Amino acid sequence: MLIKNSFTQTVSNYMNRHVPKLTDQHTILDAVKIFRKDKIWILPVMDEQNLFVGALTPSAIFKALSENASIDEPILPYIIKNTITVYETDDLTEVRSFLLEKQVGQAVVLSADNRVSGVLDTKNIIQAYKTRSDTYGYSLESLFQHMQTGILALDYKGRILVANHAAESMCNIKRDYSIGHHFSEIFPDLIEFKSDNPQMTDIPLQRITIDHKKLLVKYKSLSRESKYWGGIILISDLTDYEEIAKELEITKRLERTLQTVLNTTNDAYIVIDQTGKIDMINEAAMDFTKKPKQQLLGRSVKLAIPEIHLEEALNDDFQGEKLEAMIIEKRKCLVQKTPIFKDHQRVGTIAKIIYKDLNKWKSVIKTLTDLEKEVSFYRGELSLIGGTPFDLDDIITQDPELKKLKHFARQSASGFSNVLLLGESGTGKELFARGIHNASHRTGKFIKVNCAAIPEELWESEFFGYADGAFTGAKKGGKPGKFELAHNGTLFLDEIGDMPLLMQVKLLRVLQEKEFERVGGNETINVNVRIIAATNKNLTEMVAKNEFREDLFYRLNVIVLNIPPLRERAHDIPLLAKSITKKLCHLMGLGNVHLSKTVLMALSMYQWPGNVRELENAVERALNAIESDVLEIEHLPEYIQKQKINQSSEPPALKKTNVEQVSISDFYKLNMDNAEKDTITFALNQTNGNRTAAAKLLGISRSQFYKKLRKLDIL
Ligand SMILES: Nc1ncnc2c1ncn2[C@@H]1O[C@H](COP(=O)(O)OP(=O)(O)OP(=O)(O)O)[C@@H](O)[C@H]1O
Repeated sequence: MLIKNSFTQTVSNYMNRHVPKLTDQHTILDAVKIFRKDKIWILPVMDEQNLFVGALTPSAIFKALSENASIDEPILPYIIKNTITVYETDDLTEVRSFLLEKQVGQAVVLSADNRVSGVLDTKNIIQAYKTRSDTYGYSLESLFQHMQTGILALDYKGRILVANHAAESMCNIKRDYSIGHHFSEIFPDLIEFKSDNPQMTDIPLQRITIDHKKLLVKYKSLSRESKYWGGIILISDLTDYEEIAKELEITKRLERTLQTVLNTTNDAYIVIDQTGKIDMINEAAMDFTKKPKQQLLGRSVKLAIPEIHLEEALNDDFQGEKLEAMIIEKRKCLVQKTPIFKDHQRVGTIAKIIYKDLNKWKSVIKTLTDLEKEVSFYRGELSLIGGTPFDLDDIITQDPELKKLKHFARQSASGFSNVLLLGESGTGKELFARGIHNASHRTGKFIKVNCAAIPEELWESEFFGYADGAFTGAKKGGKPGKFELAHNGTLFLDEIGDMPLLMQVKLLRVLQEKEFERVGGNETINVNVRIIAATNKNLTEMVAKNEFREDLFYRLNVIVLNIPPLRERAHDIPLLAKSITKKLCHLMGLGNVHLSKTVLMALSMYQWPGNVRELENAVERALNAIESDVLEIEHLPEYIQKQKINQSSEPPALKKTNVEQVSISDFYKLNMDNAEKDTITFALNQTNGNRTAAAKLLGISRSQFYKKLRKLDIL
């Protein structure tokens, strides 16, 4: 259809337009001259307005001359009036049929207004057909050459007439070599072609191998008007398909194995794709949701199991790997969501739902919590024995806010007022407490009590001590409590927000009366103790909810130091990191270890939910991994190396501009090139070497990024 339409031609494309103007006043001699000169076998005769009058043919002239007409006579009497005419716009194929039908070889061509446009003869039609057949031929040839199926055309003796590119490449043959050769030279396994006998019948699909290529070959015999003249061989290359099939088979096998493994576990597993549709589930998941496979697989998890909120884990800011307690389908469970990545893109999420034997888990978690409490308690006890005195100067900072707090703490240290230290865990509350005590010049000891770590039954005896024989197993002579031990010194009540209400009442009484009795004793003991309390809880909120006594709160809330979290003073991070490294290296006997600029940058970027304590732990872990005297980014815990950085916001360390010695600005000011290099290396590390993503992370164009790589020689 396409080919046919593309060959639709009109008479105007092929007619002869160079026809001399002949009127009825021209002589027979004029006409003869034109016939001789222009080799035209029909001459249109027209009037003054070029309107068609009739035509003159050589046979009309012969007829006139044979009737003794003079050659100087006008042609008028010999003009043929009923000449065959066609129009310029007529379809050439139809005109050809029309001329055949009329048994004439030429016609006068007229325009729509019956003026003479030219003549059309058999030569013109042949030319048109030749052009058409050339175009057909060219189209078929390129179609043939560009087909993916290999094709070899054979003559009736099985000799190759023509081969397309696909056949040449599949059979590894050269055109010059193959043409004229017998097909069996290329396909010796195709027995049918071995003889010189014509292969009159088709050969169905056969698999053969040539040069490790797996081919599918089929022979189609060709004949016209029941005369056999050859055939074509059609070849398909199966090598790639077989590879794909093999991979598919492996994938299927892996999927079966994975499914079997998943089905053997007690926990429910649900896997979703990036659109939130459930991709895979195990039997436990069906058991847990009480839904059959059909209601889960392929369905949106949001609709199938709405309570799990698994689709939220597809968001970029999802950190993952947290165990959450949930109630799904009215059943208590623990859910762990883990994102699945492919080429640094989130492509899905796995949810592991623990819902069987939850009591076992509960007891494990309780044991862990108890152990933690115990460790914390004994740590507190240890600090009593060998605690080093802390000076407020040991608090490292260049943050104006924290500097002010240090100054204020020093000023209030010598007073008697109680101090309340507020701040997230690990921000340095204890450091402040010890520093205040040290600066207070109080003669007594610094005694720490971790209120969250005291077992309930020990509260009273811990605080007030016990008298001789107070209870079975009591130490002979009794034991002093923390209040007695802190006499003339400082009692640091850490985690005060965890103190039970009953104990709060008792504490308040001592704070008011400054006296108490030991448990089981009746002697009144007077003490001079300064209380420093600390908490990471919101005491105001607790008071409002009656979880903390208001009167005690106001007693403690005299001097309040609100210590900012580390992420709000990120410019302290490099300073702290260097100091911690120095301290730990000394303890670990490591000599001098330097932190690379990339490490300082990564540490500065991190949010530090566990504050300085978390920083200490991260540096300690990293120092255990180093082999030289430089701590590099790969030594840092993975979650810091691969932290999720909000591309739109600047790094936390850059947020405050009013500090004189900002660490990140150190990088830039001290050595622009080095800082740039480190930043780029860091970005590349973040993106696992993906340069486009790294450029995006840095907020610069790809071309700028590549320019910098070249400039800084990072290739
Ligand atoms: N500004 C600082 N300079 C040096 N070391 C610090 C600083 N802040 C905290 N640290 C160190 O961080 C660790 C945690 O500090 P600290 O125990 O005082 O925090 P905290 O707020 O009392 O924590 P929690 O509330 O969990 O008891 C300690 O080892 C401490 O020495």
